Amino acid sequence: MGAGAAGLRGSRLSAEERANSSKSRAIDRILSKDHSNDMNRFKILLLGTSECGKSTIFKQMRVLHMDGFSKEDSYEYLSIIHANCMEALTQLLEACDAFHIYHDLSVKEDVDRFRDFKRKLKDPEGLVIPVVIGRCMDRIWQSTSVQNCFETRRFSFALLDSAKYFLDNIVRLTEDVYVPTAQDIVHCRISTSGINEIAFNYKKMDFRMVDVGGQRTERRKWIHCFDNVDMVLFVVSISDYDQLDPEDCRMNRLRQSYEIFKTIVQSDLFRHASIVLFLNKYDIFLDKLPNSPLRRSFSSYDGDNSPNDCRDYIKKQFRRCINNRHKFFSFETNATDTTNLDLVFGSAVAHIVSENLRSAGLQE
Ligand SMILES: Nc1nc2c(ncn2[C@@H]2O[C@H](COP(=O)(O)OP(=O)(O)OP(=O)(O)O)[C@@H](O)[C@H]2O)c(=O)[nH]1
Ligand SMILES: [Mg+2]
Repeated sequence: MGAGAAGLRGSRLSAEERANSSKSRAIDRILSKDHSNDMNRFKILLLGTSECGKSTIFKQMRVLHMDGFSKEDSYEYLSIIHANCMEALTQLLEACDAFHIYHDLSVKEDVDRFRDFKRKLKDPEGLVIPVVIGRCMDRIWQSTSVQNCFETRRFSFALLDSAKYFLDNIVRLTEDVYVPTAQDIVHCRISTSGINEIAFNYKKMDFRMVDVGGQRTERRKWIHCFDNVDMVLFVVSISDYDQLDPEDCRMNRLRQSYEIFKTIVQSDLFRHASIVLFLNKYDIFLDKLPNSPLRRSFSSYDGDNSPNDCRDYIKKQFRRCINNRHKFFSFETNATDTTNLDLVFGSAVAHIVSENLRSAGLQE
């Protein structure tokens, strides 16, 4: 009986009434969030493939909207930062060997000393680089051979994104009294396993942000975070356009991101959520393009190699999968730049709030 009556009522609704009824459902959804304790927060879910920059954004939110990192928390990052420094220099030295870039005799001595230190390391987990090795690493990094390798070959081999940042600062980072700064922490790389969550207040709104791991094994856990998501913040490393997926070397890394994005945004689970796309590592993308034209990796691209045209082409592919374009916003970002993230996050939130009010009929 109920179903029949509803069906009859439904058939008599005018277009305006239907629109009002959908407005009222939208308002109900907004209000119902206010009634349950844990849900009166705007939930943002960070998604994207490995190394695209999700945790960097997550850490920036702590810097911008929470108290940053306590001294104890900062110390937790010391070994990871030192491990990043070791890895970056090792990658550069291996590249020098591979590209037959030879070192001066004095640099060679430092390289031997660095390699010897690395070989004798007993506990890479609790790694602390001694001051003398820090100075030795600095001399190697400043050498003509390594600088030459970095300047001319850095996009031809796997190198940590923050290699330059860490090696430029290696003397400070290996001082006895060193405590990692917020910027050091933002630049450091450790892959996420499991699910991390923070809560903060911004512009009088309560936010919950959830960070997950992007590696293949971690993606299986994403489903546990899919409830009540208000905004999917999908992060793509746009500088991946010429790289292969390390977990499936037949697949272009940007295409892999695109396939995951498509599955997420077309899922019924997110039909009410806003979708924000961050085209991240835009700084690396700009540096890389002249060395690696987009057309070389995407043969269907027939524009010129200007950054704007290349970016628009990539953006268009992602935008094509979106059904409700009113709730989709995209931005170019450099997640390691706190000022840039502050501006972009503020802008994304303003767009989303305004669109939610508009779709609830509370704003023109
Ligand atoms: N230059 C540059 N480096 C970036 C940018 N965003 C992130 N990075 C660096 O990229 C590395 C990887 O970033 P993460 O935030 O750990 O990546 P993730 O998406 O959390 O990776 P998983 O946890 O494995 O899923 C870190 O060293 C960051 O400092 C960016 O926009 N520009
Ligand atoms: Mg992470």
